[in-house]
Amino acid sequence: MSRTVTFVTGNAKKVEELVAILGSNFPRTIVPKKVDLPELQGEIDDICIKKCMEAAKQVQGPVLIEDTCLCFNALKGLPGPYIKWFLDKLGPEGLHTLLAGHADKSAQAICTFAFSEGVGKEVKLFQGRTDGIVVEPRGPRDFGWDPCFQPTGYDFTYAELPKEEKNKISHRFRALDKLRNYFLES
Ligand SMILES: O=c1nc[nH]c2c1ncn2[C@H]1C[C@H](O)[C@@H](COP(=O)(O)OP(=O)(O)OP(=O)(O)O)O1
Ligand SMILES: [Mg+2]
Repeated sequence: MSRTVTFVTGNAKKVEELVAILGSNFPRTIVPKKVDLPELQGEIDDICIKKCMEAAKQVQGPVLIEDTCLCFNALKGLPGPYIKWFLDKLGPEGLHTLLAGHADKSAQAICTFAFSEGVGKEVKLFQGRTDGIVVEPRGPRDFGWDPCFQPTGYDFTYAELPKEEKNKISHRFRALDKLRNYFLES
């Protein structure tokens, strides 16, 4: 079994956070590989399983992928896995405006990692969720919808929080914590 796991993603910010969160406390060496995998449609778990199988095909070895959703409760979970296109077209302001007609601003950030030892091998999922509200954007613009997501219990948006604070409570941290426990136990 290869000790190396390739983290396939087109998003350098995801790599930055994974490295900051896992540190050296992980039994396998994770090597990032920049590939833009297809943006699939459907339910989160199915998207992640298919995305992981596609990554395994490209890498021909152990792979890790993740897919991140931002789900607005007033919109029955949308944009969900389609958040990338909504963010690209509307920006963080537009995401906030989407909820203008709704009193309920609550949202859930969901990160799902998928791991497989390779083509034809089982795909394992590790999901983390963080609740919050969608607000008028505040803070630096260097990562996606961070400026308009304010986690529950905080007066700061993800973007305003120091990175190490975000990385203690984020959807990505919670998913990676499960992934790490799985690898440390198996
Ligand atoms: O913690 C986050 N804070 C703010 N924004 C975030 C976060 N995590 C992902 N994002 C953005 C990136 C993309 O606009 C969308 C997810 O789409 P998603 O397909 O998972 O990401 P991606 O296409 O950039 O990278 P990948 O190549 O791994 O699929 O939300
Ligand atoms: Mg993507």
